[in-house]
Order: sequence, then structure tokens, then C-alpha cells
Amino acid sequence: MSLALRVIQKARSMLPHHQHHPTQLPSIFRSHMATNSTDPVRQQKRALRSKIRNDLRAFPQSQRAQEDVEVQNIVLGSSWFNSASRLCAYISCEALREVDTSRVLSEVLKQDDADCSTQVKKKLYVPRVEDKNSHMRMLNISSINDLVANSMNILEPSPVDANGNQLEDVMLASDPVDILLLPGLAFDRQGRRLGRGGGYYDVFLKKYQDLAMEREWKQPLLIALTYSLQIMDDNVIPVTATDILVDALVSPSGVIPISPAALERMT
Ligand SMILES: Nc1nc2c(c(=O)[nH]1)N(C=O)[C@@H](CNc1ccc(C(=O)N[C@@H](CCC(=O)O)C(=O)O)cc1)CN2
Ligand SMILES: Nc1ncnc2c1ncn2[C@@H]1O[C@H](COP(=O)(O)OP(=O)(O)OP(=O)(O)O)[C@@H](O)[C@H]1O
Repeated sequence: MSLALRVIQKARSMLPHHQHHPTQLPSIFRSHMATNSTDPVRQQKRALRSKIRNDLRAFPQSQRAQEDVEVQNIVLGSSWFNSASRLCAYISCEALREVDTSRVLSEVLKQDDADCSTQVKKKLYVPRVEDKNSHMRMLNISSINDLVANSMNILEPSPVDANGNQLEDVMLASDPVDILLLPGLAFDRQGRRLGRGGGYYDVFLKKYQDLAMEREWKQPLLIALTYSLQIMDDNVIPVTATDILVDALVSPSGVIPISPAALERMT
């Protein structure tokens, strides 16, 4: 085997699962990544996004509501959710037709009540967009009241709470996140994920994986919530070098574990 190949294999063996993808080479081997808007992969992504947006708009509201119930029942009934101490989750946006997370969020937040002594008290971090350069933070909230609608009409936390205290940024937390619940427009059974094009999650996930690696923490499970119609056949979702693969999907028909970590922790 050539030296270069061995170097690549060694570099791969040091990466978290999410980066073990045939098209994902370590960054030192990625010298000519196209970044302009005429890049064919970007155009393919854009075309697939608009197709899925249309499919979601055509999906009857009653069936969507049914799938929202099914996905959230699976999450709420699972051992990986119930045993998680810290999690990141998106705050679903109805207008974007995202899988509803409101029951999951209120389940986590209601745990201050006395009747939950048998449950692990969970810490919840939710996204806050900081700027248009794909910069998003995940901040710890303890109440829905910490949230306000942003310019995109998505609820997000303000950086300080009612008492003027800064909300904790997950990048500064002293303990690792166990699971991340991710939104997206399309997914496949290999873990490919198509987001809304902001790069917010890919950038955040890369930084968080690097942090976990540096601290020798277990990597968080990246779990995408999806309606059935958002699951694509393999080779439909275009990927670029910065796309992070997810560990598992939760669809109305069940959990689809993908990575070895998901097979170990979710089955
Ligand atoms: N609930 C939720 N929160 C989130 C995200 C998300 O996808 N869902 N994000 C994940 O990144 C970040 C915000 N990024 C976003 C990027 C685009 C749009 C959006 O409204 N896109 C429109 C099209 C806009 C256009 O291109 O003109 C759409 O997809 O229909 C929303 C949020 C952080 N918070
Ligand atoms: N780790 C990264 N570092 C720098 N730029 C990145 C990174 N990840 C993604 N980007 C950039 O963000 C932009 C959007 O990427 P992409 O189309 O893959 O987003 P997406 O996966 O749809 O969005 P999201 O990650 O928010 O769900 C691209 O220009 C991409 O190059």
C-alpha cells in the first residue's frame, strides 16, 4: 500500500464515525473545493431542496400531524432519549414543515416538577443564529419563556435570561452532550443529510466533534427527525466535504440506526 493511502487510512481512523465517508477526505487532501454558486453540487443541492419543500407543502396537514405524533412517541419512549442527561434539539417551525419537537421539548423542560424524581434531569440546549456566516450557538434554556421569535420567525433564546444572566453556551459546558436532534430537508440510510443551505449545523457539528475529540468525550449521537417523504434512496443526496453524516434517523416507521455507535446505543 502506498504511503499516501496509509496516511489517509490513519487520519480516517482518528476521525469520529460521521466523517468516514468515501467522499469525505481529511481536510489536508481537499485542496480544490468549489465554493461558488455555479458549482454543480451546489446546484443539485438547491434543486433537491426545492423539490422537498414542494413535497412537504403538498403533504396533507393531517398526515403530517400523525407523523409528528409517531416520531415524537418513538423519541419519548426510547432508552437513548430517556437516559440522555444533556441534549441539543431544534425548536420546530411550523411554516418550514419541520418534524414537530414541541412535545419532546416540553417533556424535557417540565422536569423541574416534583413528580419526576425517577427521571434523569436533562439539560437542554437550543440553537441561536448569531450571524449570516453560518455561525450558530447552542444555548441552555430552562423554560420556553427564554425564547423569542427571530427574523426568520423561528423561536430562539436571547443570550441573557430574565435576571440578566448569560445562558450557558454548549461549547463552554464542562460535560458532553449525549444526543443532538437535528432538522433537515432530506436524509438517506447512509446518514447523508441535506440542510436548508445555511451551513449552520455542519459548522456547529464540526466544532462540537472537534471539542469532544479534544476532551476525549464520547461523541454525541446525531439523530435526525424525519417525515417518511424526506428519506431518499442512496445516491440522491449530493454531498460535499464539509457535510457531516448523522448516526441515525427517526421516522414514523421507527429508528434507522446507521453508525456503529447508533447500533450500539440505540438498538
Ligand atoms: N427550527 C430550526 N431552527 C434552526 C435551523 C433550522 O433549520 N430549523 N437552522 C438550520 O440551519 C438554523 C437557522 N437556519 C435557517 C436557515 C434557513 C431558514 C429558512 O427559512 N429557509 C427557507 C428558505 C429561505 C431562502 O432561501 O429564501 C426555507 O428553507 O424554506 C431558516 C433557518 C438554526 N435554527
Ligand atoms: N465546516 C465548515 N466550515 C466552513 N464552511 C462550511 C462548513 N460546513 C459548511 N460550510 C459552508 O456552508 C454553506 C452551506 O453548506 P450546505 O449547503 O452543505 O448546508 P446545509 O447542510 O444545507 O445546511 P445546515 O448545515 O445548516 O443544515 C456552504 O457554503 C458550505 O461550504
